[in-house]
Amino acid sequence: MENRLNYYQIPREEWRGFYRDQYVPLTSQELMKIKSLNDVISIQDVEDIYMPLVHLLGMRMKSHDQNQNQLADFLGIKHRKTPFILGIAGSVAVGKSTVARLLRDLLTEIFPDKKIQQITTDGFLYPSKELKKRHILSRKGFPESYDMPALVSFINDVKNGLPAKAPVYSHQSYDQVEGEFDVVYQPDVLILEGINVLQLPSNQPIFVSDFFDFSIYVDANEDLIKKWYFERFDLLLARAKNEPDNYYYPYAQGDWNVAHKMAHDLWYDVNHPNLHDYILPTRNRADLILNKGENHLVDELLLRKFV
Ligand SMILES: Nc1ncnc2c1ncn2[C@@H]1O[C@H](COP(=O)(O)OP(=O)(O)O)[C@@H](O)[C@H]1O
Ligand SMILES: CC(C)(COP(=O)(O)O)[C@@H](O)C(=O)NCCC(=O)O
Repeated sequence: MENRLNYYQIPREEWRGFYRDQYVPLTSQELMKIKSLNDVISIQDVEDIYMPLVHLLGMRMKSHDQNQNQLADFLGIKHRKTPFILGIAGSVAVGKSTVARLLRDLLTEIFPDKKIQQITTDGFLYPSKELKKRHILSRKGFPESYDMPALVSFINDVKNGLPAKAPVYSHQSYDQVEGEFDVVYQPDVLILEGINVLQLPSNQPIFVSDFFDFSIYVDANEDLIKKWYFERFDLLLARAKNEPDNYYYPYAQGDWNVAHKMAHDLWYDVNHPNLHDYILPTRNRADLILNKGENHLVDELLLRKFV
């Protein structure tokens, strides 16, 4: 383990040994269940990377509850369960939602009495018609394309134990789904994943990350991220082939070289500048940076030294 300014730099081989003697590993049946829910994930990564992470999160959840109770005692008010909010940031297509889903399933398995919910900030993108009205359709994913006040108000409601509704985004329709919401109500843990969760918009008095109890930045070399973006694009195209309502249907029916050119342009005109100007600068605000290499395998972790 190396000491870097503000972070411990931990290679995979060292991380996998952490906390090992203090928890019971998942049985092969439990591992198969996790694999069936997350078919792309490597079982080796579940054991070596994500299980120690879940146990670290368990410790942080415990201290979060203790801190909240201490504060209530100090103020002389009733103890109230406050959700633990876990933020997951990183580039478009780096694997944030896959990590979020996996952590949700692992936390549910390890802490069966806790209610774990997961939301993506994609739903807080303005609908396409609003983006068009604002002349920012080509800025999708950039800070101005999100309804950040609505996102902050959502997370504030969750923290305060109120029922909160998150709009739903569909990669298939490439737009917000009208009238569809995910309802979050008094979870023990909420996992909030999105490219923008660690951003600090200058026109806002309060930020999404002010509500976080732990945050993760999923990182990888841009050539790999780009490759994963193109692979996902092909999956979206393949799925769209027989779905006339799908946004990608006309591209899937036509010449795939044309579609690939579009994906290439979207990466270089939109996602690449967004990554460098607005997403990467938030990396060093995370409590943990997960570094992924080939085949999405985690090769190194950076854990914030001071909690
Ligand atoms: N650990 C993983 N193993 C294999 N494939 C993965 C893994 N994580 C993500 N992927 C794939 O990479 C692509 C991008 O992942 P996704 O979770 O959609 O990214 P994001 O939410 O950051 O946009 C998807 O096609 C997904 O299936
Ligand atoms: C909706 C998104 C901003 C969110 O990113 P993701 O969930 O993939 O991390 C992104 O997928 C996107 O649509 N970017 C705009 C350019 C493009 O079509 O790739």
